[in-house]
Amino acid sequence: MDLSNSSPVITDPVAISQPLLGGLPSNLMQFSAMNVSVSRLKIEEALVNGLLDAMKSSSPRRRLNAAFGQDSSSDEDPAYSSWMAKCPSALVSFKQIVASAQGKKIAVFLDYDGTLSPIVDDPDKAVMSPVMRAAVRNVAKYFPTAIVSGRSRNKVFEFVTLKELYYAGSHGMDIMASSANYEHNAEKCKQSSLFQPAREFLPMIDEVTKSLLHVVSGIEGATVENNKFCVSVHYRNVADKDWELVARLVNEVLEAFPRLKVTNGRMVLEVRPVIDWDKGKAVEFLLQSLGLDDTENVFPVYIGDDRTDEDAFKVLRRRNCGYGILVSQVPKETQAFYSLRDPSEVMEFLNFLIENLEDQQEHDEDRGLPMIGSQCNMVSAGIATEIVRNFKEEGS
Ligand SMILES: O=P(O)(O)OC[C@H]1O[C@H](O[C@H]2O[C@H](CO)[C@@H](O)[C@H](O)[C@H]2O)[C@H](O)[C@@H](O)[C@@H]1O
Repeated sequence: MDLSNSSPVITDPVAISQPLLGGLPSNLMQFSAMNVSVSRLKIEEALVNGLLDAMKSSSPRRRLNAAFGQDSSSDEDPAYSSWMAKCPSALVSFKQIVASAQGKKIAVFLDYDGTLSPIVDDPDKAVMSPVMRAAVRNVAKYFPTAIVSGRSRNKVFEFVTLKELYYAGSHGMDIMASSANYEHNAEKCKQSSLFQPAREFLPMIDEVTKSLLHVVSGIEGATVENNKFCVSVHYRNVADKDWELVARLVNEVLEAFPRLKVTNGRMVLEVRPVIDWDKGKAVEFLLQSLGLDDTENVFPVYIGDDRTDEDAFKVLRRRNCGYGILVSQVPKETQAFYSLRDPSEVMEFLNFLIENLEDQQEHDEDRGLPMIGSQCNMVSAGIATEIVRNFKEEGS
């Protein structure tokens, strides 16, 4: 039986075949239908197990990486070395990256958590350091730069506080051009710069947030974060023994919301609308909207640390244009071409870009190529007609 389409929960088909670890907890009973049939229970159990398995596998511990062996972040470790051969350091390979970008306009896309700020226990304290902010600000002087985050757009802007960037919040479901561009080019930018493909889901997201807050309130360490068009259920601070309960409760709540699905990030379950839109689509949308979809002359670089960033890496691979860079200290299956270990290496990479490529970008400006930051290129969602048309057709 194909379970992948029978629930809002996206599960790993291999994990679904694993046996259930325990019985239904009493606090779930209010969400369970009466007289549930045995087969339905089995499906639910399988889904919970699939979700639990995804939670474990998406949250590798630094010193225990089941897929690649122990302590896989050491250069001497054969598993780590073999991964580095497939996904080399973007710092070590900087010259090759520069060579590939030669003569092209670079566009920079940055994830936030785990990329620009280190992962911390409290999501509200994931601040960006002043030196990182300075690096991003400098990058944005020369290259069109966008933040693509799972956070709400407002929240990520509060952390980054740079007006000259483009922001795509809620995993790309909330895209806005920079206010700086707006102020400087009021005449050119009369049309709306906001693109929110999941707008109709706002009431549903508020409703599911309330339900999730209610059910996890009894689990120590579990928190719920409303990211406007999606919701995060954090289990980083939950004891391992309670992870299954978190999976069960989220799964149970989503039974009432067939138009929502759950994916997993770094110790977080992300509840979001079942629409064909993700960070990859957001990157394509931004490239097209900004007049940067010329694959011959534009070189996008996307840096991110999470599973949700894989959608963007895939897009760049498919377009055979630019590179995805995965931020990770452990080997991971990825569509990225290069890797960086942590946010401090991300900052080093951004500073390298500025030091080595600013001259080239100035040269590009002389040749009349678009320089975002000095000119408003994102005029409206209508510009990215192809992507939006496709989205509407798939979503309708
Ligand atoms: O796309 P991103 O910008 O990477 O956002 C993804 C999620 O990031 C945040 O959670 C993660 O970082 C927290 C702070 O370091 C950490 O405590 C948590 O365990 C991580 O999953 C954010 O809080 C989520 O809402 C985002 O969806």
